[in-house]
Amino acid sequence: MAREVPLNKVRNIGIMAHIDAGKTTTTERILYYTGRIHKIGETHDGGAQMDWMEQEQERGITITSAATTAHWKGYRLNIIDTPGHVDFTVEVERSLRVLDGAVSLFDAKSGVEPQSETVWRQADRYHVPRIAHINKMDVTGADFFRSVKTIEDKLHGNPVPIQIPMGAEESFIGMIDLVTMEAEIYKDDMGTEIEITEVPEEYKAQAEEWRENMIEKVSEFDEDLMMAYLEGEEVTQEAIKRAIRKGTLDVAMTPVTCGSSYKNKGVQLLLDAIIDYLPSPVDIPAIVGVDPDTDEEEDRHASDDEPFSALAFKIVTDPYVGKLSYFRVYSGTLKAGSYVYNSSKGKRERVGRILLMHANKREEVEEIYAGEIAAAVGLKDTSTGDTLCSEDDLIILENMEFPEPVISVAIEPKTKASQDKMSIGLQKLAEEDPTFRTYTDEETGQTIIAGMGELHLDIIVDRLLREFKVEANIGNPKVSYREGILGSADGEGKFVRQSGGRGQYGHAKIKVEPLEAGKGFEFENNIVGGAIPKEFIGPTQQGIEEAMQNGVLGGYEVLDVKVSLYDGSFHDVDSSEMAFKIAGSMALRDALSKANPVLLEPVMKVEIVTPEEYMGDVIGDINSRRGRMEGMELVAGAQIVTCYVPLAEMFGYATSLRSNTQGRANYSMQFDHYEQVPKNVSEEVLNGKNK
Ligand SMILES: Nc1nc2c(ncn2[C@@H]2O[C@H](COP(=O)(O)OP(=O)(O)OP(=O)(O)O)[C@@H](O)[C@H]2O)c(=O)[nH]1
Repeated sequence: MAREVPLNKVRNIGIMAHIDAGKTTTTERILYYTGRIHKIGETHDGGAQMDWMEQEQERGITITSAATTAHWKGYRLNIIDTPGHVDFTVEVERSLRVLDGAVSLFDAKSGVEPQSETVWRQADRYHVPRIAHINKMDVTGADFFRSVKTIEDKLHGNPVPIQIPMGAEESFIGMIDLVTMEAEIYKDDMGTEIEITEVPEEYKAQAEEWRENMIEKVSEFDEDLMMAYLEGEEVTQEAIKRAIRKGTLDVAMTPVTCGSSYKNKGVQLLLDAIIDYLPSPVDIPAIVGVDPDTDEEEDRHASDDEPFSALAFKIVTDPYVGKLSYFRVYSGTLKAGSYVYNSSKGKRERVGRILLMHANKREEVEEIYAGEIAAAVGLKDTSTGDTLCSEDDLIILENMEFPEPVISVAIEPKTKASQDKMSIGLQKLAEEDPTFRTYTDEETGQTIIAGMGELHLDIIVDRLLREFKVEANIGNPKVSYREGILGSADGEGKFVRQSGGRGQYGHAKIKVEPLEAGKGFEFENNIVGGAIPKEFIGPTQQGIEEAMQNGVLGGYEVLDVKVSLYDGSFHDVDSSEMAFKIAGSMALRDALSKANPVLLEPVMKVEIVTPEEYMGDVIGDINSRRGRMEGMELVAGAQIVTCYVPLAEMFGYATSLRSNTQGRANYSMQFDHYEQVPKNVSEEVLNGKNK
């Protein structure tokens, strides 16, 4: 079977937006106009197609990055849904990894809001070409030009309007395409009928001015256009489009469009802009990886003729087909029913069926090609972030990084009988979501779930009920503490049992040293002259690593420590792997307790937006929560306060902020780093735990 759509006519795009900018509505309209769904469902009555998980509909927020395939004018669009809530930044990051371009949605009333900056900056970091779409042109207070200005001022972007609106608020009737100089006028409020006309007289001067602005700005990206413009010659539409495309792909400018998705206005022109200006897989740089056999760097280009390589970016448990693995093909092709190699896990896997997920149906395909996004059924061992490749030509693509969970809570099923069902459900959810963990607390025997924030865990508990039919109670959320050391120290572990028969003998001496924050764990074997025989080094290291999970202060995982094994002894008959494992873990505990161990806590980066008059109270509150100010910025009459606050002090913050500011401020937070807990607080935490 040959490929249906040429590679240069594929667009893998995401729609990125701050909550409530209209992402769901816009996505839905796109699916409607691309002919894949036939009835327009409104998000506010819960009928939207992309929000297919029930609790998303109830909460009205979009969490999953399900990919949906649609077609427009002979092009294939794969739309990767990206969430707007900060608790899910990892979801945003993982979708940014696999998409080639994005539509950034803004609310015409407010333009750039503090929280939309996070998403924009992430896209900058990944060098993602974007179109900015100013939505909600019909709402009271909508102002296109002010919104464009906020992209310039707050995001330091280079927005270039390629359309201007006609009217605003309730008199918003359509837009003028500055490239073609045609007006799209909607004849009725709900945009069912369009008329394409010349630019109406009253907009002529304004349209000319903005067309001039556009040509001046984009001529920088195309020499011929620049010449024609400077010489005062006629500039062609093709030349303008070519220049906009070049500037957009270089991430040197952002074309700006507008509309009202809710009123069905501007969506078709947005779709045109997506195919005209956003990249196809061949426009993006080759993806880099390493050959696991040689450790040498290799790259793969978007071509059906290169060896197969793909990245699994989302695992979903589907009630009908079981485990679905969404993947992006970077190079080569893959047939349903064939084998692939999961190079991240070192396992061979059989791909059962390959599905293209449309908004309202699944299409089974025999083969999938370079540059495409699809879902596979049948991959057993593949998890999020894994590379899939040809068995004959191995590669591991740059892996995604996932933050450690910072908050945990004990969970128990309402009925004892559902304990097993709960465990299975949690296990499946953890497989889908690399930032979610579940484990058993060794001291209390309780099941613990850990994640990125309270909302994240709430959603897990909801899904447990809906998808696995397990009702569960949860305790109070707890901070995930860690332990570290401030100094270096030596430690010794000797495990000897010699009383009749065959005994046990293991003996290890180690040194521990603190590592820079974020470095994790390093192990060095410095044994010379066989003080510990080779075959017992591995078990000793294993014992040390296991003991790292269980610090000496409160049993928390130990971070950022380097361990060197330098001496020990053995017994010809009695030494065993088991004995060395125990000796290793005894040595680690001994060394840690002498190395000035400290408790570490997660510290969040918090951004608060408040009217100026409440600044004093807001800052006072942050100070009382052991917060540290980073900066303040006055933007459009509001203060944006950036600070670092320990997560432990952030419980109940929403309520406190509301009462301090009469509900006029809002905030967002994100995990930033682990930091040493002050002595007095540390004692409280440890006493609390040991009670
Ligand atoms: N007046 C008007 N309302 C709109 C427009 N687009 C979306 N809305 C409304 O704004 C609200 C939020 O829209 P959604 O599409 O759910 O926004 P979202 O960005 O997906 O929101 P989250 O999923 O919560 O991040 C809904 O009530 C929509 O009906 C628009 O162009 N004009």
